[in-house]
Amino acid sequence: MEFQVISFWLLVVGVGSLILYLTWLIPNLKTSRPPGPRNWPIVGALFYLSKSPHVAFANLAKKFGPIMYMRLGSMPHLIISNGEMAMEVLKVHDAEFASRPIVTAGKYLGLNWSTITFSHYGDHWRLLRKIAATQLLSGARINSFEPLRQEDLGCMVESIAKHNEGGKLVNMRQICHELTSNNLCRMLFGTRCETSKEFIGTNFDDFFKSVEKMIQLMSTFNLSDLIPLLRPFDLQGVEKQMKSAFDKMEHHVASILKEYKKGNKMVDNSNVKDFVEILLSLDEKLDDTKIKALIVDMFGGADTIAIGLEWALAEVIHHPEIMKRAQEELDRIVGRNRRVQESDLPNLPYLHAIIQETFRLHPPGPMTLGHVNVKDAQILQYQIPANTTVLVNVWAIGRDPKVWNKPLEFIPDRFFNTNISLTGSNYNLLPFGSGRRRCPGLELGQLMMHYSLTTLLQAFDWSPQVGVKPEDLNMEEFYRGFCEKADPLTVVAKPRLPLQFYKH
Ligand code: HEM
Repeated sequence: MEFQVISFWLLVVGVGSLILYLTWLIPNLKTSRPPGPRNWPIVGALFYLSKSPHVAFANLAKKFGPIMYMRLGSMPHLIISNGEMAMEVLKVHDAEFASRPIVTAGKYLGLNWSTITFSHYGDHWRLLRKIAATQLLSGARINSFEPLRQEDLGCMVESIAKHNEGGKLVNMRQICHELTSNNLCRMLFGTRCETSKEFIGTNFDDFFKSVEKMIQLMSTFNLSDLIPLLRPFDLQGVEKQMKSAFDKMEHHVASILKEYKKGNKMVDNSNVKDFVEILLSLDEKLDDTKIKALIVDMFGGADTIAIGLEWALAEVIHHPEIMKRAQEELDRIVGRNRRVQESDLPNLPYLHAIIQETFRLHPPGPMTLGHVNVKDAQILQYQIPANTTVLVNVWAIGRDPKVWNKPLEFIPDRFFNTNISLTGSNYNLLPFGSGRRRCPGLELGQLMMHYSLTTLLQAFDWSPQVGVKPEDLNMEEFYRGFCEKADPLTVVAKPRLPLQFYKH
């Protein structure tokens, strides 16, 4: 009898323990962290990163899968490497992950976290995004700048033709940067960078260099942001460089605003209203901080477009058969007796496919900017603690062999006559991101790339410098915040239109 009682209680304790264990285990299994590499004390998984973090993350994802959790320094990170998981973060959990991490760049390039790019998800961000979308980057506004784009492209064609007359190679990296900087400068301040000095005594070259430097620094993995204990030491000197670039940039923006307020608009022949005029004339009065923040946000796009354009042209030169087909399309639709115009672009689908394929293989920003959740979140079965920085590896997603046939080859035909778009609705192609934090300059960026490449291919036959075969053109990339072509595209351009098209 006594034995039976003891057995009964042993059974109760045993079953009870099992139930307790299972009730603890199952939720913990269900809500565990995503897989990832080993996190070492203090440095976390920093050891696994290389000079090209997007490549290192893509390699780690082969082992740990498309959603990885790791600490970089002491900061929790979630790395997303396929379209399905990108949809989870950027669509299903978009609002939860719509904030930005607090990083040193936010203080400087983000003007104390007041630009759209760096501000936290909230009313300030909403207001600036709304102004950008409705006042600065709306379809109607972008169209109003068409004559300026046409003129700038005319100047570019003339300058390339002059190189050719002198038998010189053309440095297309420099030309692309000049084109996009001048163009954005005109939209913002109504004048090309190089002609503006005499109007306001500000040196735009210097201004652009400081913005470019800031953007480059912004994408550096800054140890002080990842291991806050190191912040006072600024071991890489990132903060020092940011501060110096910020001081220059702030000085220029402040002097431009001062002149505008005195009524000294930077005179241009056009009567198109520029961004600063628009911002100063809004019913909803904006303080100087907001105006400066929007100016900086709008400038940020110049670099990305120039990098994308250089890649697109490099790929076309690397594949002469693609150049031939694009030029045949142009000759058929536009002919050689007039210059291509923006209204022609919808009738040039092969050229559009080249742009899409360029963005798939060479997204200028290989990863989205960091997204952060302010509260704990759950993605599928995984528990993600508050303040985790999410990076979506756009570069790896565009090369996913499960989605893209021959992913490393440049094949515009995969987009020809399809309705795949770059707007962020297809999670396997995200060069502009997706969801609330998607790039607001998407339409302008695409348009400038499409129009510029089309103009370049209509006006010139392109080839590598003498002695280099097209197939031997160096197509390696180099990461410096953006994914650039490793060496500047230096090439030969031979005019293919009647002479009058090269005089602007
Ligand atoms: C080829 C051209 C461009 C590419 C590839 C590009 C790409 C991107 C990407 C990947 C993001 C981050 C999205 C995210 O964090 O999820 C972004 C954000 C942003 N882009 Fe662009 N961009 C381009 C052109 C432009 C232009 C022309 C402008 C402005 C005139 C611009 C303004 C911005 C701003 C303000 C943000 C921050 C959005 C926010 O945080 O809410 N971009 N861009």
